[in-house]
Amino acid sequence: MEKRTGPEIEVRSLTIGYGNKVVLKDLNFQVESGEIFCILGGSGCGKSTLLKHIIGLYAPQKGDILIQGDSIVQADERHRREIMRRFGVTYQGGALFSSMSLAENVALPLEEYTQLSAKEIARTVEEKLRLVDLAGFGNYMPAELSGGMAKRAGLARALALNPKLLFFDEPSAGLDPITSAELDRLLLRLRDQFGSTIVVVTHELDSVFTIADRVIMLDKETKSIVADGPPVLLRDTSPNEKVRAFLTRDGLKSDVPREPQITEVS
Ligand SMILES: Nc1ncnc2c1ncn2[C@@H]1O[C@H](COP(=O)(O)OP(=O)(O)OP(=O)(O)O)[C@@H](O)[C@H]1O
Repeated sequence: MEKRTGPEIEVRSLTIGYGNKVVLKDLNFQVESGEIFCILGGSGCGKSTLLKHIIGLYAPQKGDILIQGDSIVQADERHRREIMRRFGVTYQGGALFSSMSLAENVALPLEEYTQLSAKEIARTVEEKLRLVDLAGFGNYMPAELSGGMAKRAGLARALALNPKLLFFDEPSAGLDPITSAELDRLLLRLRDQFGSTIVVVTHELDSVFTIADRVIMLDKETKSIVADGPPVLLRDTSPNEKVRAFLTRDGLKSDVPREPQITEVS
């Protein structure tokens, strides 16, 4: 494949919302290849809304989003699907199909999008399950998994087509600190071993300071990005008091509700 330079994601003058309601306006940022990029901000500021637009689920009110140089906004339906196939998405709770085994869940994108034989699919499924430390669990049903295992299984499915770009919605939500730290290590391994670019929406500051190369912080009041940079640098030197407060425990207590425990898999 020809080598491409330039950012993995480029967001240009982006305004998004629902109907006439504007949630975020005139956003501009880039995600560089091989970085872990976290989207932060208080409850209801639009983190999930932004993620859903970047992955092509919603059309923006204004502006453009380029994925590996191609506009997912301007693309016709066929091209949009082709762009969507280049990345993996892991949702809260893993979002596994409950009537299918883990192996069947991970095999799904391979059956849908590739011409691989059943044997090759089985081999790939095994490889992906091993990658997320779930070797030997292929025959388990989602209901038999813990929250952390379900998220790792969701990640295995997102990795099935070997995407260079991964999106992760709230990886740590509902996980105990040890399980959450294991997931962080897994994301770092994906970045370091495979050069994956990973975009994470998260509330968990511990995780942010462990994994993020760069963050943006969204603000509900101004509907804009109030910080863009490495998290430690922003915490220590941002001229915006709100940003510094958010990136310390004080900000967390007042602004962000704790997520409820997720134990079931949908
Ligand atoms: N489908 C929808 N239709 C209309 N408004 C919506 C919809 N989804 C979200 N919103 C609104 O958009 C705003 C941003 O919501 P969003 O879920 O993106 O925020 P968030 O930062 O991800 O929040 P949280 O951290 O609580 O998950 C909120 O005011 C929310 O009520």
